[in-house]
Amino acid sequence: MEELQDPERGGEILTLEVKQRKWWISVFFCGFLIFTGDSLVMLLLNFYYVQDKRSESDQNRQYRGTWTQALLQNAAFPILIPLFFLFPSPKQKAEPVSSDPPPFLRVLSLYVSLGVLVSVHSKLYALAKLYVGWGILVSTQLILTSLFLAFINRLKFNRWIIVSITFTLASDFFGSPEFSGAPDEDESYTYGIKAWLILIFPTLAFSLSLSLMQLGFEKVLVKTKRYGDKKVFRMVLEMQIVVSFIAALICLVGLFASGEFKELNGDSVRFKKGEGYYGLSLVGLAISWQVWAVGLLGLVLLVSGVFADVVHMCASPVVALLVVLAFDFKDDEFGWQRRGALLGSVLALASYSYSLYKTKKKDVEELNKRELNNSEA
Ligand SMILES: Nc1nc2[nH]cnc2c(=O)[nH]1
Repeated sequence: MEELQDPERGGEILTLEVKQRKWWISVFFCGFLIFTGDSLVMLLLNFYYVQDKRSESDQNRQYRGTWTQALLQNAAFPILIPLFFLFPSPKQKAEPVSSDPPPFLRVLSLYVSLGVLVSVHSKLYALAKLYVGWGILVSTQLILTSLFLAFINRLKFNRWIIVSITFTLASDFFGSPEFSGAPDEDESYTYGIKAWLILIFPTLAFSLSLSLMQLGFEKVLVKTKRYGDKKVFRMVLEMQIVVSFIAALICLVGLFASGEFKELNGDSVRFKKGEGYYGLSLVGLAISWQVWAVGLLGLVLLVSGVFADVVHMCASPVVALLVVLAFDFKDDEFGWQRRGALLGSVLALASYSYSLYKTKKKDVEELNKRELNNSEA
């Protein structure tokens, strides 16, 4: 009641509440981008591998094409450039803090390290997905992300976040979608030491990149004060454009150095629906990856790398359902395990959201208390 008697105090609380409402809308929007990107990528990948007649090829060829996939994951960054200029840029603070090394070098080394990490996880992700063990190992990615965020970013975990992580792990394990690119099983390929390294490295690189992105937003980009001293959405677009550019360059070098570029012509000719659809599926994949990445980076900026990974992994049962509806794969159905996984995803997201709700509510209560103390003093 009291805040109504003091218009200035009521105004501050109102401003905080409006800010928080905008924040929730942004979080929902980024989550939606991740779900959309994850779904489109998996639908188009399945389409690509079915049309590519992989299962009719010899085993060696079934494991090829991964530089192309890695390049696609990063190549469509130019579509974000107009958006970058559309987003408002808050005023630069007059005098950037003097730091050693200079801000430009720090930003550059951040983007180069992220570009390298992203190219590594894109290439190895494309390869690891072809191995039988990936379905088992991908869940551990969230554990690694949590460890990196806890030790490097000092993220605090409460019981709701831990419950959310547990549900996410179960949901991803039981709800993963069918992937038509998986080659015919060959134990020498799938269970050797090389296979395990191929499975472990992309999860390590992906988790580490989430941690480094969060660190980059908080400790590098905000501190350069190019966008005032706040976290703004323009940072997401800037980071995504520059990091994707560097990662795409590395993947392009990989594509040529490995000789894989020579296979592109054969791939397009072999495509069952013809070269037009081949081109369209590649363009669609490249754009879908950018949609996914903007959502992911957005959640890293707004909440944390762990939340971004939780949302990404919670999309699995939804993607599995869409794949069941869109394709007629043998033995692929939305049975009780996947229904349970879908429920697990809902509970995981609800649990993390409740933790965020409590934090935001505490911020309002603290402001209320502070203002009350000030007015009594
Ligand atoms: N390692 C890894 N790379 C990815 N690229 C896109 N999604 C993923 C993922 O879940 N793990």
